[in-house]
Amino acid sequence: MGSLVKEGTSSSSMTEFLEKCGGYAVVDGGFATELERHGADIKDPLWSAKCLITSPHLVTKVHLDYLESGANIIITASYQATIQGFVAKGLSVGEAESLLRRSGELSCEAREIFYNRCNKGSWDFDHAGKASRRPVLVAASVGSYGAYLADGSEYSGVYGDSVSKESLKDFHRRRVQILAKSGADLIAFETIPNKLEAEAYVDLLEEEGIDIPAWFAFTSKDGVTVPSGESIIECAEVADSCKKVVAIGINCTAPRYISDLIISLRQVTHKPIIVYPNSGEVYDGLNKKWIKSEEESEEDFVSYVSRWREEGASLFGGCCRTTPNTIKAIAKVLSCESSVPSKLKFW
Ligand code: MET
Ligand SMILES: [Zn+2]
Repeated sequence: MGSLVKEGTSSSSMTEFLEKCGGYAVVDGGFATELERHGADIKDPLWSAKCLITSPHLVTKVHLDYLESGANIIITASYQATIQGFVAKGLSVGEAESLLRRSGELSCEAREIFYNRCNKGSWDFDHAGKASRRPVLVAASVGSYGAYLADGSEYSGVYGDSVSKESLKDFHRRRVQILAKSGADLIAFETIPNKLEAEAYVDLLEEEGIDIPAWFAFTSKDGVTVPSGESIIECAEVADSCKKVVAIGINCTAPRYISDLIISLRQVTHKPIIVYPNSGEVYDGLNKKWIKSEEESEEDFVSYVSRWREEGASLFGGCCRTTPNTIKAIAKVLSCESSVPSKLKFW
């Protein structure tokens, strides 16, 4: 059921998908942190991508858990999977490329398993009781250059003067080309911490003839700017300028900042808006630990969803430290809401 239009993509392909889903879509939740909850040791420069080598069965399990929880979009295990990172571990370039491909295949296989189970959860019922198979897309994750550095710089956005747009393009090029052919329906550029990296991605999408669409998800620590200090508005303008970008939004950001960010995004784009915040805990990159926030709990997170929808977002999920329970709760809030007319469903 991979069905986003290829070649000459415009945001209408995402709009059509959203229509099929009933006006909004549920994205999965934290992936790496969920692997960890199942016992995987990912304190490693490859982070979740380590499981592509050591425990692919766990990757499949987490995908299935999110599908069973109501997700319409599952994101691959490739966030920190890079050719450079695998080669640093002693793998050959060929092996690294196979692992990237494998991340897409594992997600597609999980979708097939989910459909073949033919259980109640894989069917949606409309108001007249008519059943249809739940639409599910696979999004191939591309984490930022800062994520590859594994020093927390995806949360600082500062790469230093030696990193240029061209060097970022060179860093991501082959990986993006491979992921685009891995069976995934679209590419998820995630946790983008600065404008330069967004510009590099736009160039790659346009110059390399990437034939699946993409979403751009930025991160923020204050509800106004991305970590580099550039405004979310100027970053979103970069994403909006690219035809192949079918949704723009925010991930791995504290829930309390999301409303303001949606309002800013709406000023510069009519494309669908995607939000998948983290649990509100803060990552200590040095000690590779999440620090609990006094201010936010899972209940708060879910209670925000209706507001985000009213403000104009139409794809909702979770990032680090959210779980299948969070996604179940999001799916429930949205399905209850869609049984009463809302003034704004999607753009
Ligand atoms: C640091 S953000 C990580 C995003 C990735 N999709 C994950 O959930 O693991
Ligand atoms: Zn995250």
